[in-house]
Amino acid sequence: MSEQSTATSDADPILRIDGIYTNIAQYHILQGVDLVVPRGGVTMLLGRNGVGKTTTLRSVIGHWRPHQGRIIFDGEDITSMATASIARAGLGFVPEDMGIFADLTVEENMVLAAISGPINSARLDWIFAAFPPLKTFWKSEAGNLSGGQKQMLSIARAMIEERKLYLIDEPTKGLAPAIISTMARALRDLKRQGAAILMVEQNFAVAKALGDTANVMDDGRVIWSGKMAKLGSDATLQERLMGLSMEVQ
Ligand SMILES: Nc1ncnc2c1ncn2[C@@H]1O[C@H](COP(=O)(O)OP(=O)(O)OP(=O)(O)O)[C@@H](O)[C@H]1O
Repeated sequence: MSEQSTATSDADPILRIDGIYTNIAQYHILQGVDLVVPRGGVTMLLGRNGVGKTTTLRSVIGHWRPHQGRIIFDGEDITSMATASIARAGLGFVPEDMGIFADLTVEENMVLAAISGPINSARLDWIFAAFPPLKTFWKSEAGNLSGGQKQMLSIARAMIEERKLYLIDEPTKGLAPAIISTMARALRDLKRQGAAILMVEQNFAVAKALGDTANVMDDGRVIWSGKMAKLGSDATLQERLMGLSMEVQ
């Protein structure tokens, strides 16, 4: 049952997902996902493992095709658009598997990510300030970076050009607390610049610290939308919506 609050109602959202159904092989993974991402701020996509969060992001970016429903990005219907065109329309994506090129240097990874032209040096300076190891290892092969440094590169690739919306899938997964703090600082910085972010996050402390609005999925659909602060402060609601797998802190 849906418990829509007014927190996510937005007359002109950057992203609106209307009732999408996505199958993977014979499996009905998304079963009517409705989701609104306001312009600016961090929208969290939460829920137990396997409920369809990654599939939702991958449906938006065109990796999976919904067979029903619509995805409207910045006023344009992108439901059937090619992934490259969606990216050019202003959507950055940080996949769960990071999507970096291990055989290429950090520099080459960044150059390839800048799809509209040469890298903007002021933006690169900002990225180096947020993620200093990327400057240190600029000429090194990405495959030789540590797990945390690879995640920094993955996020930096999405941030290298200004996007209207960033989709970020579990950026803190498997990272040490110090690296998680670095990630959180960089994402907070991005948010302060006015970016809109839709983020899947299993670390509830990070979700609480960064999220403005929250959407909780279960069984292929969004079952609750509202203020992250409300969800973060209501342990009974967390338990009911997400059980114990969120490692509620
Ligand atoms: N390529 C695939 N082939 C078959 N089934 C898949 C594939 N990708 C995802 N699934 C299934 O779809 C369901 C939803 O997966 P999805 O990754 O979207 O969930 P999630 O909410 O992001 O969970 P997690 O936190 O574990 O990544 C799961 O049951 C998963 O096993």
